[in-house]
Amino acid sequence: MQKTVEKENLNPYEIVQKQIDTAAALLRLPSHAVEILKRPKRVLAVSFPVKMDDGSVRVFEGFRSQHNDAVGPTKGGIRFHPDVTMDEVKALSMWMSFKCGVVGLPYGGGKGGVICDPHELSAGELERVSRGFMEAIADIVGPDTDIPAPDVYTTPQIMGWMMDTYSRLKGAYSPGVITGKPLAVGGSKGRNEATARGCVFTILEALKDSGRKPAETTVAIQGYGNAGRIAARLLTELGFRIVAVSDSRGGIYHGAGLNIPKVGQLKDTSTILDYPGATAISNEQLLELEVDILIPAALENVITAANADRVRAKWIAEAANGPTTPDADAILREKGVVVIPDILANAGGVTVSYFEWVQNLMHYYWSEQEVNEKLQTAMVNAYRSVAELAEKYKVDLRTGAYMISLLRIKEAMEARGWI
Ligand SMILES: NC(=O)C1=CN([C@@H]2O[C@H](COP(=O)(O)OP(=O)(O)OC[C@H]3O[C@@H](n4cnc5c(N)ncnc54)[C@H](OP(=O)(O)O)[C@@H]3O)[C@@H](O)[C@H]2O)C=CC1
Ligand SMILES: O=C(O)CCC(=O)C(=O)O
Repeated sequence: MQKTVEKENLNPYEIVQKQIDTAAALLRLPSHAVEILKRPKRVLAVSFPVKMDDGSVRVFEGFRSQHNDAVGPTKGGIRFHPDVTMDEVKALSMWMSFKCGVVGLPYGGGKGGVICDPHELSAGELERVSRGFMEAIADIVGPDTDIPAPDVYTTPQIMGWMMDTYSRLKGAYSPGVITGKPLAVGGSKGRNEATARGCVFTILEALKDSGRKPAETTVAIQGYGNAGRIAARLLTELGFRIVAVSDSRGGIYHGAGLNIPKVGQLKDTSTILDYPGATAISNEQLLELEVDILIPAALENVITAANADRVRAKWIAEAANGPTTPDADAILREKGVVVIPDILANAGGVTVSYFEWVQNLMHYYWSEQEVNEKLQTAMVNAYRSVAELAEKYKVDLRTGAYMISLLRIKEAMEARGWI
């Protein structure tokens, strides 16, 4: 008789609820606290018209989810992508709460998304979509309520337009409403590199435990945007050997190590696939390469029950949000693969966003060195607290990270008299 294999649930909202249940059970959290944390406090669905260059009008749809504001205002990026769904945005907002909790930032989680493909929009259309979305959500965001930032396919320029739209609507210059802005309008030095830099700090901490040196270590990176591309640069500067990278069009592999400045030049002028002498690989193949460190830095659900047993990396540093499913986590744990979870590995971005917001509120700006030092302290402390708790409870780093966060949010909810 043929064995029926249950199909894995890839809905990110249900995945994050499962992750909460796992950590909450270990902590014996009261069920009413868990029930609050398993759903966002508020989700706004919007549609807004945008005049296209050809004179037509297109209606765009988007979402903003605010998960939990017990600790402080909600915070998290805005994604422009054709596959955005409300459940994805809800999940991303929940991961933001737990990410802020891991680092101890005074924020809850938020996230936004617009269903669109920015590659198909002209610069003018992109600006009108950005301004249209900010106008649609302006009533629920603000420097003291919910502070957006960049995420997939959104940029500092888009943050600048959104800040301008919000400031015009409110009749007051409000740089603190959004982070990841250009430096000229209150952006923070170091924010652009922060997600990758934070991820690198967690990798260095993880390797420290192993005694392994960068020069002996190979890396494959999926996604070559803000997180992936800058991680490749920073790791190269530290002496790591980047043997494979990819973007939405596919990947390249070169066992002797890729010349990362050359890859960057190709990315800017043609495609990374033109790299001379490299073997073309698919995004699926990249995940299964025999490397020391795998960095998923693109989208969710790339390491699942279907391929986790073929992953050969020793460490996975999740620069992306939600790249690994719970079933894959179990398989990786069994194989002894160390997963530095998204809510820890990519927390550098929101950490420097927090620094940007603080600088905006103070009207006083820090040097890049100050920002990077504060980021290093925050990331190293976060990694060590998570590793310590994980060791104490004999759980993986993801569960340890959730436990730290759940406790912090629960404590805030108690202090406010919600539970
Ligand atoms: N930006 C930030 O501050 C933070 C980002 N993150 C997370 O990091 C991840 C990447 O975000 P970010 O770097 O900002 O986004 P970017 O838009 O800067 O880059 C996304 C990259 O992913 C690639 N990509 C898109 N689809 C696929 C695919 N199906 N397979 C492989 N690669 C693909 C894109 O390819 P192409 O270049 O061809 O379009 C691009 O190189 C996301 O999960 C995001 O949520 C987490 C914390 C903070
Ligand atoms: O910088 C921020 O506020 C949030 C970045 C983000 O969206 C994320 O960490 O996933």
